[in-house]
Amino acid sequence: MAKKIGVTMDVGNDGVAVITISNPPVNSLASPIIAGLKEKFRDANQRNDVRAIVLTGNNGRFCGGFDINVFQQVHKTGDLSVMPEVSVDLVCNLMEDSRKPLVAAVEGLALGGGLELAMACHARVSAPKAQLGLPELTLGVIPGFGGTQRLPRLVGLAKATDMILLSKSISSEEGQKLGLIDALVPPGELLSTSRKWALDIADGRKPFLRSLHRTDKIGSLSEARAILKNSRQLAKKIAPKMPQHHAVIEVIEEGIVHGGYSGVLKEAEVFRQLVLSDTAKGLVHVFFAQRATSKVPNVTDAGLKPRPIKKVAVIGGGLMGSGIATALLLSNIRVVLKEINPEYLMKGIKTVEGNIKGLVSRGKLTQDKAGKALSLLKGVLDYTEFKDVDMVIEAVIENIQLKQNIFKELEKVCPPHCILASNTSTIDLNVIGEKTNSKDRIVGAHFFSPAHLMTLLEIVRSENTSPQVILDLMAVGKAIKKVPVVVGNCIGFAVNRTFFPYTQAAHMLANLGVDLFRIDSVITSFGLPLGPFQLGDLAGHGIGLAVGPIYAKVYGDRMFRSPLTELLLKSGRNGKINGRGYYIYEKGSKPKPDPSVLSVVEESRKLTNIMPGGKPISVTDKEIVEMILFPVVNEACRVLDEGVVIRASDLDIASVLGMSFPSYRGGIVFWADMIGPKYIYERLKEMSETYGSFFKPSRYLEERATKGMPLSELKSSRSRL
Ligand SMILES: CCCCCCCCCCC/C=C/C(=O)SCCNC(=O)CCNC(=O)[C@H](O)C(C)(C)COP(=O)(O)OP(=O)(O)OC[C@H]1O[C@@H](n2cnc3c(N)ncnc32)[C@H](O)[C@@H]1OP(=O)(O)O
Repeated sequence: MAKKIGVTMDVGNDGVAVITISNPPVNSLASPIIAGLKEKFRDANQRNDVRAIVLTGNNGRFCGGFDINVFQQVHKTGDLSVMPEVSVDLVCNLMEDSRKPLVAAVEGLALGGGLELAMACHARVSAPKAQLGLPELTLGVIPGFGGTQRLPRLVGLAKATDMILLSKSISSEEGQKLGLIDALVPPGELLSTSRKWALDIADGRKPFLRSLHRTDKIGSLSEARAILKNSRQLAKKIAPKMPQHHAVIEVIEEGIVHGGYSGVLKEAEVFRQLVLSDTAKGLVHVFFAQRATSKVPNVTDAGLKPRPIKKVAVIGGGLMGSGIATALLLSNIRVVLKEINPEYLMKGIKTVEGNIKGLVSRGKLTQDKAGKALSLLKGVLDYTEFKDVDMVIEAVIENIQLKQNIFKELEKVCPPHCILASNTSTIDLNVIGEKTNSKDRIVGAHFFSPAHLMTLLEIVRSENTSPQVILDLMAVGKAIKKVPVVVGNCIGFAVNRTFFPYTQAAHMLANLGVDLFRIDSVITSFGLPLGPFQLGDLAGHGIGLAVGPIYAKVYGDRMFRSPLTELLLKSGRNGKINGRGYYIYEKGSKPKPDPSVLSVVEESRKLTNIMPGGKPISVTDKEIVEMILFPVVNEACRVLDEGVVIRASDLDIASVLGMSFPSYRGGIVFWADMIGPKYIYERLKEMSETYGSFFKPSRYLEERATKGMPLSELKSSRSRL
């Protein structure tokens, strides 16, 4: 059925015109909607039978903001003319300065441009639990319909800057307390109360308030400047590299110093600059890329329905198992946690309790909810409880034989509908399920550590995994607030495979004589939260040593064999776990570079002996970024070529959520396409000539570079999905 898009106006006998936005699913402000709003407001203002106006949205949602597809269109074409000049024409002239009172009837959500329209009305009536916010900064832009000026005037400067900088939405209940919402009524009374409110304003029984002209919540200039100083510090702390966070404060300040109208004009000017920034391009790409992950051909379009998953067994109470159990419990799913002895079991349960208590102490969970979550956990030492579980997630150490034995056993003790998932990060699913007759229900559920906090869930399907099982796991993933990305089966799957050259390249650079702490610092300046050496410390070097041979077996031709990890372990450094790695870890203080590790690096350099003429190479920071991240792009190309992901943007999301690749760079493939495949190819070719085959450009990269095609444009016939 075609979507019904448009703006309607119904004028009642009471003289109230109800203007309704219809653009499913979120009533976003697409160009025809903006044109429709202009037309209807003009019409309502001119008609003699209209005394007052109510603005609302169809299907229980007021408005999800400006149509983000338009930003993407601007990014593709560079053509700003598709952006409407609305902040003055529609929002000030036709709406706020209208002689007829306007009331917003808000339900469901009013976000971005949606909330901005509501704030340009003369009052706002809302149903309970509506979501209100200005999340534009998450898209690399700032509010552009006057929101930077009106929100501070309605809720106060400190609260408004907080909401805008953190893109934090509030409920209509909180909105009422703050003065953003004038009345909170049950959904059934929303329209009638809004109509009455509008007529009350028209008849002078209620005040005719224009938000932009209000000054009562702004305070004195010196008070405002003090608040903005704090906001600048906050922006520097949370988003040092984001231009929009700093620009929005300047725009707010303009309105405080020179008045709201001047602020609106500056807002439009700054918006125009920001919408074309690389940051906006990256973040808008991530917005759509994330949503695209929910569309899996032959799974989500196959007419299947997810089956209910009420009870899950987690095997292994280590860091991963207890994190996975925590994530499930927090979403009210019953969990059976199995360990092999009482000591390990107790440790697992304690870790789950610690995870949950941590959330309470950070104010992220109420005591009540924590108690409820923990009541759903049962620790066990045998398989008796497995008889009625809907899913098992195995999270034991990366040992092929152990996993094979567990899956063989699971087949016997679990009901036939039960999904058999493994949290392996490296081992081939076909090998894990080799000794079973249940290959259609074996699937990878690869969580990232800490599993209760990291949002990525890689769902790994083998050629035998059934679409129903994939769909069920996607639904569980969403229920536990993860972003599921379905990927194909190969060593390392999408994320770990793409990023295995990250550490390798860092080791090569260190062995070539580059200071390892400088490498970490250059990479964090690029935008990753941890450089490769600190990341290694966090994961634990024992793990690095264990998975190395698994990768070497299949990708050995493009690996750099560094003795560094082994030497590190020999010197008693396992990373954060034992307080010493490349850095020193002390409770309560930030990791400190450990100068004594340099002797270990020296030993490694002697063994590899790759420094040209025995002297350290000299590289710029830009070269460090390229030598570390271009090999990652190169492996991403192979992942795309082999069809390990459905679409290139899935790998972008996986890199952002699984490896914390900076979202404002759009993900690994998007970033590479921004630089250009040709440049990356040529640089890798030069590097491989100087430093060897580790850098050799892949066939896919070479082809794209030669043909002038973006990496994201897939035309693979080799899909594993
Ligand atoms: C020349 C220059 C002149 C300068 C003048 C400036 C003029 C322009 C100024 C513009 C200023 C305003 C900017 C904005 O409003 S930006 C948008 C702000 N809004 C948001 O960021 C909200 C984004 N959406 C969400 O957070 C969620 O989608 C939402 C909470 C709304 C719903 O979540 P839910 O989980 O229910 O659903 P999904 O997220 O899966 O979304 C469902 C589908 O809807 C699509 N969607 C959602 N929001 C938008 C949107 N704002 N625009 C377009 N499409 C949207 C989403 O992509 C999903 O689509 P698919 O089903 O196809 O995947």
